[in-house]
Amino acid sequence: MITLQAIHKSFRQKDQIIAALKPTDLHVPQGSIFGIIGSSGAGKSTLIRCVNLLERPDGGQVLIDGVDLTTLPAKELRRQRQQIAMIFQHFNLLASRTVFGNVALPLELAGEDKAEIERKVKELLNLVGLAEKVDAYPANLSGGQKQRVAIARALANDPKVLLCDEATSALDPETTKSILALLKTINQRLGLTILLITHEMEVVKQICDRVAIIDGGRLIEQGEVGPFFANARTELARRFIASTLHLDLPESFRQALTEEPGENGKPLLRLSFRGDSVDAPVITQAAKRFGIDISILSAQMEYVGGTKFGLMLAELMGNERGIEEAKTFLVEHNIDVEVLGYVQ
Ligand SMILES: Nc1ncnc2c1ncn2[C@@H]1O[C@H](COP(=O)(O)OP(=O)(O)OP(=O)(O)O)[C@@H](O)[C@H]1O
Repeated sequence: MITLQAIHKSFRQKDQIIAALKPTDLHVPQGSIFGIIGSSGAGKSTLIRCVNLLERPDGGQVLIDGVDLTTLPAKELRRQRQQIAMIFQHFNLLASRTVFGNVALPLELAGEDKAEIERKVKELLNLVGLAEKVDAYPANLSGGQKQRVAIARALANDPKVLLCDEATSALDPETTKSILALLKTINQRLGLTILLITHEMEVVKQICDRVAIIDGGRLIEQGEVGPFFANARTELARRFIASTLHLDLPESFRQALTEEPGENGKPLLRLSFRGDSVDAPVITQAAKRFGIDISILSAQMEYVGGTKFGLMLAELMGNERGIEEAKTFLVEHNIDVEVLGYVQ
């Protein structure tokens, strides 16, 4: 549905050229929800804004349903753009218009008659669960309600593609969940293709089918969400994945840890499981095979896209050689091992 071929974009800032987007290829299949994740300044906004030519790439092709937008004359581009809706972090509603007026605006601009506008706005507000707020002004709505209005407005022209620019970044976690659930419903009910950018892996985890990581203006890794969480190759991808797991040591325990093993220090490990390693009985095997004890302090396992992954905090006790061999054994079984410190 969306195909980017070798698009790139640089900005001039005083006497400096900033390559915000290096030559990039991307394919977003029809009906999918595709997430692009990256840190601040990675190039996410530049990339998504190139899709509807809000930002004109310096080169390359932007194909929507096979039509290259970069070659279209202004009038035809305006027509094609109606198929590509967009929602934003700060909603971009018109404060002087009611909810009805905001959702009606694209229909008025398209020259629809009054009765059709009434019908369509009502249908859209029902879809986003906001029918009772039809006469409210944006100032009297919560953040989540404002984003629902923005989604209804985005859908007014029956687009094929919805671009979401950090659409939940200004919302609290509960509201974020409800907006993401709404986007998933719309994706399934209307068959809408969704491309979103985010700096939060939770967003990807909750609704995306596919994900790509952007860093320094390049897509460095991408794939279906399940395999991606299970077998991420790059350090950055693994960091984003780890950010969705929350395993904290009790503060008293953390303070008692030492950096060096000393005479009798037992290592405290953070073990990251991915894919096959989650189901294999590697912990008990390591304990038996190398004659050590493994005490599990806490663990969290999750399912994403049908794949399990997880984190565990564990203390290894026994002779030094057995502990070292056990650590090597765990690494050989696709478990990332990090020594957090030593328990005396
Ligand atoms: N209009 C502009 N003029 C100059 N430099 C720009 C412009 N827009 C973006 N940049 C630069 O391009 C790079 C990528 O910016 P971009 O906004 O695409 O990143 P981002 O991943 O969306 O970041 P954030 O999450 O902070 O919004 C940054 O170094 C940014 O400073």
